[in-house]
Amino acid sequence: MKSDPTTLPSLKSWVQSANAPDTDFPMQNLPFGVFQTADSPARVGVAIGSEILDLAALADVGLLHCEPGVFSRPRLNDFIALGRVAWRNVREQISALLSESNRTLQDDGGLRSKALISRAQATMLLPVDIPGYTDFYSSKEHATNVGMLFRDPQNALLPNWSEIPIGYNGRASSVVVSGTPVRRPNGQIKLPDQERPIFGPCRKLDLELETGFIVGVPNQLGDPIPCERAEQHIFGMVLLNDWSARDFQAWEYVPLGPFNAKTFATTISPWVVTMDALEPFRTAQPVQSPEPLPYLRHEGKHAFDIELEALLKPQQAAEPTTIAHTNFKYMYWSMAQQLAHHTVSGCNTRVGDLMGSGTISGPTRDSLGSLLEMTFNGRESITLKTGEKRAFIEDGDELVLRGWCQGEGFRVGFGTCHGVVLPAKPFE
Ligand SMILES: O=C(O)/C=C/C(=O)CC(=O)CC(=O)O
Ligand SMILES: [Ca+2]
Ligand SMILES: [Mg+2]
Repeated sequence: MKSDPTTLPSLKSWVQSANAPDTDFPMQNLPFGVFQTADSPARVGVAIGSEILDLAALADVGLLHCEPGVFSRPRLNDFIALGRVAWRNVREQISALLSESNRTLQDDGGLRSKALISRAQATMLLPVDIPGYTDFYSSKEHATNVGMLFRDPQNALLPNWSEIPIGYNGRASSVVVSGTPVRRPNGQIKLPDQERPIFGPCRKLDLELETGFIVGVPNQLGDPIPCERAEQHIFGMVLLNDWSARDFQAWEYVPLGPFNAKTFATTISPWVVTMDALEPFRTAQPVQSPEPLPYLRHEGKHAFDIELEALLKPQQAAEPTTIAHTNFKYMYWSMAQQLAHHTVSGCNTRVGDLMGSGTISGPTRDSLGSLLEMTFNGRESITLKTGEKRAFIEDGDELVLRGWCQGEGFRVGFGTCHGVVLPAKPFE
């Protein structure tokens, strides 16, 4: 019998924390990441409940079969490059080893203590070497809101928006893993009452609540990826915060788009959730009108039902405040359409390329993916649980993104994507 990769044999694990209904990392998930501990170098692991399964340790003792060495590297790229058959095969082997009925690891205390590491003891690293980073702009609600604030409220959505999955080439070098502090950038700010710009620390620092996908199967230069097959090129998804300096952005973006407003940091979550884990949460995307050009058409359902939250925690606060709750399924353009459009010119992609969804805003006041939208570009403020008010992010604030697909009695979660903002560097 050929096994279906999305319905794995047993969904109960002998790792008890994986069976809790509110864990992000049950048997249905099995996301890949790169971690290190105080006494071992960086290597590949899979999150299971409150633990990490060390794939390098399992491969070393012959319990996990794959290309030699791929799990002992400080990045997922070499494993990802093996392709979809290998991803699924490894996922099935891991699922079998963790399954309640499998005694191999469960009954071998020595091996278990080597191969199962508490997540609390591990430091997560950037999961992939990212050769290129592209950021899209695929939420109609977000694009309409930004159009109103930056341009013309009467013609908020530009005419090209409903024809093209708009994007720009971002900066891969400054993509950092969750937990990395983010320094407030210095740059040019054009104040309305002055003729020339001033230079100094950003005064309108913002978050962008996004997801990102990782390219798993690359295409060659000159060889576009057809929309119908584009999902097969995706390894998995992460949470992504595209930190944005709104004051720099408003001044610099005409005519070539954002530059320093977006280059100083982009934070991603450490666990890459595979497309096989997300498969049960596939759903329809919004109706597209006008009908996209033929190269952007695909049959069936291409959105995913992923609940998303953004939280803000001031430095001294005991608890964070949830500032947004939205869903990936609101996105107008699918990941497949983004990838088809990106490569239709013949542009090649590489293993590990990161593609940001664009800020994910929903239809309501509490589902906006940026402070720019929540506060009408700083004209209003939001009130936090502590009573403090925010128009934009202040030094010491921690921003946290969360995401999960809700199943019956379990969730396929992304963990968190967080970062604390540090004061700007004094500039000589
Ligand atoms: O409308 C604009 O001028 C720019 C909007 C953005 O902030 C660009 C961006 O990062 C795209 C997105 O996250 O949706
Ligand atoms: Ca963005
Ligand atoms: Mg960015």
